Amino acid sequence: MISATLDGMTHAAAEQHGRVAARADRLTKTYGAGDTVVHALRGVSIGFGAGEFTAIMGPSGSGKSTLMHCLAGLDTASDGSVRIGDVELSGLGDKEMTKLRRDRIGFVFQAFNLVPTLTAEENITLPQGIAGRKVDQEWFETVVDRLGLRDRLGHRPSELSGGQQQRVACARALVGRPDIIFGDEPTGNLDSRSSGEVLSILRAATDEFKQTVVIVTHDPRAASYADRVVFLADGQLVRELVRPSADDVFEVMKNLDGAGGASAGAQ
Ligand SMILES: Nc1ncnc2c1ncn2[C@@H]1O[C@H](COP(=O)(O)OP(=O)(O)OP(=O)(O)O)[C@@H](O)[C@H]1O
Repeated sequence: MISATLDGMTHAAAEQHGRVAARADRLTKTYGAGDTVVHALRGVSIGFGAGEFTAIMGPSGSGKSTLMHCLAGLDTASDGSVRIGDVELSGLGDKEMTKLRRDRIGFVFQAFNLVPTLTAEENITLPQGIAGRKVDQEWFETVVDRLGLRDRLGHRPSELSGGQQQRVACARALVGRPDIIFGDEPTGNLDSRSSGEVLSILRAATDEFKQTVVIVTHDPRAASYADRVVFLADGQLVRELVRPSADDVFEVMKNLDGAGGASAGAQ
């Protein structure tokens, strides 16, 4: 385990890659107002180095999903800023934001979000079709083989196991070659074998395909695949571990659980 600054990417990643794929500065997110106000994020500053795999952890309600959604342009900040590469998100209109998400960001969600009437292959290539882009066939073949989906391409989601559906969702995220892949509990619905497969693929996305991966997870074993694990509590970054074991992660989580989630009420 190596320690690192809370504010930036790991020193190793910075040296290796030297580029920041995404960055939040003094990011604040407040929901509601008055008696029902919730401070979901309270001034979070963090950078994600290009080619780095980061896991975001923390107790329920600590702000993990909110942070990921703001980083991915799926939610807007109340204050502070978010950049994807060198693009500041708050300066973008709806169309530009849609284009940026489409061109540079991939998503893998717990609920898979596959279209039930389409085959695995059609699901994988759907975003490219919507964007009016030609699928890079060679890259498609590489991704399909790497994910072990070759003999499942003609199946619909209902004909696939949960792990296979999640691999299809990963293929869909990889095939457009986004700079950065966000996963919101990407292994939340999977057994340990399928989880391992999906995490290995996300690991390969950074190691082999030089993409940046950021996941939210509750699972210390899943987090141990990451280069870096950052911990949120009460809307703030409180700890960071570099290349930790699952046991290291578990110890930190044990201490944070019970620390509470985002605080409700005026402050
Ligand atoms: N749309 C919303 N309106 C009001 N409050 C919200 C909204 N979305 C999230 N919150 C609140 O913001 C806080 C942070 O929520 P968030 O979903 O980011 O936490 P989390 O760490 O991802 O939790 P979990 O691990 O349970 O998924 C919580 O108190 C939540 O109730």
